[in-house]
Amino acid sequence: MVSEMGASQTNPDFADSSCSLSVKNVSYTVSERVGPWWDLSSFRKRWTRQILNQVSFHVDSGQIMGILGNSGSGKTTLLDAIAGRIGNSGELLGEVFVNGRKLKAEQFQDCFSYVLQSDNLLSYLTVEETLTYTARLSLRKHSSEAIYKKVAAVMAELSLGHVAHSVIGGRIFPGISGGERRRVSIASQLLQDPRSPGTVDCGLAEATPNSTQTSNYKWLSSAAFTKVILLDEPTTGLDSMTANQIVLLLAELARRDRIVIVTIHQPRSELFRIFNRIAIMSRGELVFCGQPDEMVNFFSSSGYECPEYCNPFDFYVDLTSVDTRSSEREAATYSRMHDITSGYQNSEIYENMLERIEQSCQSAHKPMIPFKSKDSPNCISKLNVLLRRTVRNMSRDRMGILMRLSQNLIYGLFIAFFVMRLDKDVAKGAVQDRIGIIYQSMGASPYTGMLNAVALFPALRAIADQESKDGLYQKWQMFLAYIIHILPFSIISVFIFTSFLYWTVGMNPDIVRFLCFSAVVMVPHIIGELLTLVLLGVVQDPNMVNSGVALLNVAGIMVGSGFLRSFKQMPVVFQWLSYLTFQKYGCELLIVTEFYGLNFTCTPKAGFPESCLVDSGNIIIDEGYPGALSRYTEDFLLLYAFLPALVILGIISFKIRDHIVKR
Ligand SMILES: Nc1ncnc2c1ncn2[C@@H]1O[C@H](COP(=O)(O)OP(=O)(O)OP(=O)(O)O)[C@@H](O)[C@H]1O
Repeated sequence: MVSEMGASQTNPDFADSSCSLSVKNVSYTVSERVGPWWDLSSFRKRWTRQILNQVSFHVDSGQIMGILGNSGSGKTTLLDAIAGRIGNSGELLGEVFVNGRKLKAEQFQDCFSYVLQSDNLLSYLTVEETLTYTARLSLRKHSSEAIYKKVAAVMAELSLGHVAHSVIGGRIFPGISGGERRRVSIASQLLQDPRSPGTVDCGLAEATPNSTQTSNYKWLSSAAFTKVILLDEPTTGLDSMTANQIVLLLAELARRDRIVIVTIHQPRSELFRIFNRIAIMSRGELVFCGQPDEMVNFFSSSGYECPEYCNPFDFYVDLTSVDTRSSEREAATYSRMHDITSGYQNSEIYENMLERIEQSCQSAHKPMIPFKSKDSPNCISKLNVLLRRTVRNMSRDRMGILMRLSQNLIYGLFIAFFVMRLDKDVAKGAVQDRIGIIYQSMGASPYTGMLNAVALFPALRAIADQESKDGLYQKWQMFLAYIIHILPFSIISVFIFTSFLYWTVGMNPDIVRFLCFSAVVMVPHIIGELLTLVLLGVVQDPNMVNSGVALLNVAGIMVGSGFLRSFKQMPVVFQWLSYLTFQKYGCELLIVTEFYGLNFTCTPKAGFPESCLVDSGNIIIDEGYPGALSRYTEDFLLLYAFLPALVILGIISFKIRDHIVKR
């Protein structure tokens, strides 16, 4: 009976802050193609698949509910449906009530904290930094001291104090353990609470004699504002002891006036009585939902007594799962599952649950829905926090920084080694070598930018996907923070490259021309990175983005440079297309920068008097790029205009991403 009572009943201090969650007849259907695309006849046909079927349950604050079920039974989809994060590919029916009030579409995000199956955390930040940045992103009007206290309180609550200054770690370097990482993810969710420890009603705190306890209770009272926490398989991948600890911790969080709903695989049997409610799903149906004692009684009275020394979780899940190994087994196990579901729906447990849903919906005095984040910082502050977080994380990635700064230089070494020293003699390649260097500088620098974005951005994108669903910020803000943080790296990296290449091979020895050369080469490098980011907004697979940017770059240099085919010779359609390429403006600028006013010598080759027809760089400009000299400023402006244009495209692309990323 104790487990049936919410903390509001067990602890009078929480009486007026109790909360309830009711899920009523939630169904989700998707329409799928019957066969694969290569089997056209079945591909043309569609069938409707029921992922969730009329799921209803009710939970009160102070309770932890475990959702069990075999793989593919619909546990994650149910959490997504409750949290309002389900994709728009199917049809969702049913209602979700918090405190008896039906949630409107825009209220879901602010009502639930949702810890996903995978931890999306920045590898180079410490636990404390990770949580502090989350707090800064979600809380406004909080002094640094208040945020510090709040982070300390959450770390204490989740037993993270001992790893506060340890880095999270990643695939290539060690950090905190998997269980600790899970706890950091849970802590990040708890922090999205607008009230600070010092600003809450502390009746409970005053009643507590010990000062340390006082501050903790103050916090608990405020943390109770984060009412509903959904966790998708928080114990997956952890050893059984750590998994146990996580569940016990979640039960403790629930006891502090929260509702905790957790999907779980194979919990240990001693956790059976830890859960206040246990739900079993199979084929999208809620086969059973009730207290542990009710569960034992229900299955025993249905003729399925759990044998002694057998894990009840395993036993009941096996009993209700559909075995698809053969059609006979499938029919038999499906029929058993169906009988159990019908038995449950005709039971008193089910009736009581429906009654509680009705009671909470009809209650005349409905408390307000507890929202978690109504007090978030403004756009500029968020951008500022995101930028600082990104810079701090990236600045600790030694290899990443080295790669960024040296990749262009390494490429420059390669060119310099190949060309050695430019000659003034036309017969010795004075024109050809210079055009070659310009071609390589324009053509290759987008690739280095692209490589950076593909290597570094997808991890940030995954974090932005999750945090934007938590309502911390919008995806395009992370994109903007990323591009602001790359600018100094790009400038320094290109400058190192041009400083080395320009003077080593002996290009036009004039400081202003060198600066112009550097300023031009900088743009394709940044464009390469920006274009990759734009595509990463709408294309999930970085390899596809890689190929796309590479192809666009090849096409651009072919049409825009005028090196492969002169503009005069090109079909009109390509001439027009060339105006859309940044390579057109960049190559024209580099040609003028290098060739204008340059005089050549020539040692005629025997029998080839025409090998000395070109005696000055101006001829190259007039022949290949007529009027380029007068367009110099215009070309610069047009080249640089690609940068803001791509930033705008990126913002649009990440706004589109909001609609295409489902989970
Ligand atoms: N939008 C969708 N379109 C098609 N099928 C879907 C969609 N969403 C979920 N499904 C299918 O519904 C079933 C249930 O998926 P879900 O991820 O909810 O299962 P689960 O119980 O969480 O499984 P696991 O324990 O393995 O994570 C799966 O077969 C999945 O492929």
